[in-house]
Amino acid sequence: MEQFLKETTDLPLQQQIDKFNQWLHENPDHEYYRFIEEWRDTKQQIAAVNDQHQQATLLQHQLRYLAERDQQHQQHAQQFAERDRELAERRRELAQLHQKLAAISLKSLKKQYLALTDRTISGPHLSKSHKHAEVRQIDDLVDCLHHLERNWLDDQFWGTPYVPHEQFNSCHHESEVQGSVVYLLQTLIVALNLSDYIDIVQDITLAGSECDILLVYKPNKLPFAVIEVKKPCNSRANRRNLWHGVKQSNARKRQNVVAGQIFDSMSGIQLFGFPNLYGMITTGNHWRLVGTYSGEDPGDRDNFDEVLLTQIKEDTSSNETVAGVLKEFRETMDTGSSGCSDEDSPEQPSVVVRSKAGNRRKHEVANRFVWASKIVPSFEESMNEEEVIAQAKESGVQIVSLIVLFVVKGCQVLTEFLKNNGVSPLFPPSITVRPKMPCRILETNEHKFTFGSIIVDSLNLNEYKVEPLPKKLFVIKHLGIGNYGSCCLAISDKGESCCAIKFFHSARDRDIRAKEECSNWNKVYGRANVVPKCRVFEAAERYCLVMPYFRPILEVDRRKVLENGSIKKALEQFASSGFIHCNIKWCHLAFWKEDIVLLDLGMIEEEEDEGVRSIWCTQALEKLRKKLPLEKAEKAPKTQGTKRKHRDIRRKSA
Ligand SMILES: Nc1ncnc2c1ncn2[C@@H]1O[C@H](COP(=O)(O)OP(=O)(O)OP(=O)(O)O)[C@@H](O)[C@H]1O
Repeated sequence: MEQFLKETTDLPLQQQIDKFNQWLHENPDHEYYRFIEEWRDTKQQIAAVNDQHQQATLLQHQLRYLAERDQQHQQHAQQFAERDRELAERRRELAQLHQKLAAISLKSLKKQYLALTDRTISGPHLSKSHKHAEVRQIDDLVDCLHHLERNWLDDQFWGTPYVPHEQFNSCHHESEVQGSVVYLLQTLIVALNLSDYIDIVQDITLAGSECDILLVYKPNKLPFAVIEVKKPCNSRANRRNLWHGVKQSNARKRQNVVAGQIFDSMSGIQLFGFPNLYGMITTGNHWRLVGTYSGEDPGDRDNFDEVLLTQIKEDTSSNETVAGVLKEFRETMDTGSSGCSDEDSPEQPSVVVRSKAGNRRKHEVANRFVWASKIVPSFEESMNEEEVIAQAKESGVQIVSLIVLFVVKGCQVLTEFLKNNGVSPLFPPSITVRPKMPCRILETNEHKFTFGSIIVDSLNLNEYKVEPLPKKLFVIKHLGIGNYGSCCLAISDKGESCCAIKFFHSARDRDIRAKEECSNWNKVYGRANVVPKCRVFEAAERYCLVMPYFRPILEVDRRKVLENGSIKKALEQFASSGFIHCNIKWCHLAFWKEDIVLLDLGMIEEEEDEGVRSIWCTQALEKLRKKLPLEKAEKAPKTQGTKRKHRDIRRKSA
């Protein structure tokens, strides 16, 4: 346009007009197009003016105006070009940053998994203190990993920071493998957003079995899944011995002591009351998911394989199902059993103590069996070291998926366990006392919690001796979970005295809650000596509440105790202390010896007015009456589900 102006300024007006029209005609797509309307207006104005001089001035004016706009546009265009350059530069930087982040996130494992190289001539240590366990491989199990990866492991998951340490890639000792396994496991727990609920503990002896890695429920350190770590093998023979068992000269079958070892670890954890458990065996390069089989009858195992496979396939079939499992887990952990309404809050089992001392041998010999997935990455004995390592390097996605499956299934086991208060329909509602019980050892002023085993002859559930407070308490069973805490059964050395320990969920105010509830107990029951004194116990960075073990009232007995006046007596006894209980429900009533007492004194209120306390008694009775199980005649026709539920209840109460 500048050029055009220069060329046309000195021409006669009509020529200037013609030239400009021609220029417009030749440049139909030019950005001035939108000024053409303006130009038309100007033309009309020019036409309307008779004086040729004025016409020329108007035209010049308009052309100059357009030239200025043109200049402005050119400047803008330059600025835009500059910005484009800057943006391209930023994009380049961003891409580089993404690349760097990918290199220090789980994404790096997609490209290359950090395979471990055994730098020594020694093979893995196969413990002689464990006996053989049979392994039953469920072939199709690893197929589920594709679903898991496709449906669940999204970009956010893979973006979790993970710096593959070169130091982890050599391994002179089993502990180095363990370091790398724990590191990966920790990252995956963070990636799954579970670090608030799960802790990893290492090298713990449970019921005489040394557990390399345990997943434990954070608030009360209840173990719920286990990993057995072995050094990678540096020869074919070693690999065969590790995964398939050692062949002794005089034996017909190979003796799989590694399977035996994880079986023993899982059996140890099971004694806390789990019906079934998941575990893993790994060398860091090879991984295998394993689990226990709760059936007694080997004939049922085929059926069991099918059921397990279908269940795992269902659980991993879609994003929603996996998300559902973890959501339920988080909710159970966050709010205790608050997901359950009062009606379906899990029934507490009566605790029957059984000693298996007599048939211990039978248990050890007959049922030493684990089911197992295929080894990941796929494992062929014929492979040499280089091939094994090369294959491991390419299997990051598969390995990560298998560990995720292990964690997710572990969470599911724990959710079920806590929701059922540790009572499985498959197991009788009892504590099985074995000569050697796994336990968590609570010690005054301990800095680190420990597991151990304890020799128990029998349990005296009504014996409660906490004056003076024992230095050590041995937690042997989970009793129940609520909104604020989870309760466990603990025993003194040898089990001659028992107590219930409430571990409060919230790290923020657990000390205050423990002290407050303890003081409530002593205020309500202390004066009349109804219940022995409760105490606060300080162990491993936290306070917990120590109280007598109260025997739960079974659902089948509830009507009886309501009608024979025992509940009324308990409520009146409570009210006579000058307090009322603000959270009345059946699971908050239990036996202390022959009397019924109210438990969970986290929410009580002082009430001076006797009349108000008496109204509270009446209302509490009414509330409990409404929650009584329906009598036979009142029952609605049963669905399949309720039939099963009632059968379970009958079995529990039998
Ligand atoms: N002293 C005890 N003896 C035996 N079992 C107990 C004892 N205290 C608590 N329990 C069991 O543990 C469960 C959880 O304890 P508790 O009700 O005190 O927790 P909470 O978090 O305060 O519960 P809520 O959500 O009902 O307020 C109880 O429902 C009961 O089954």
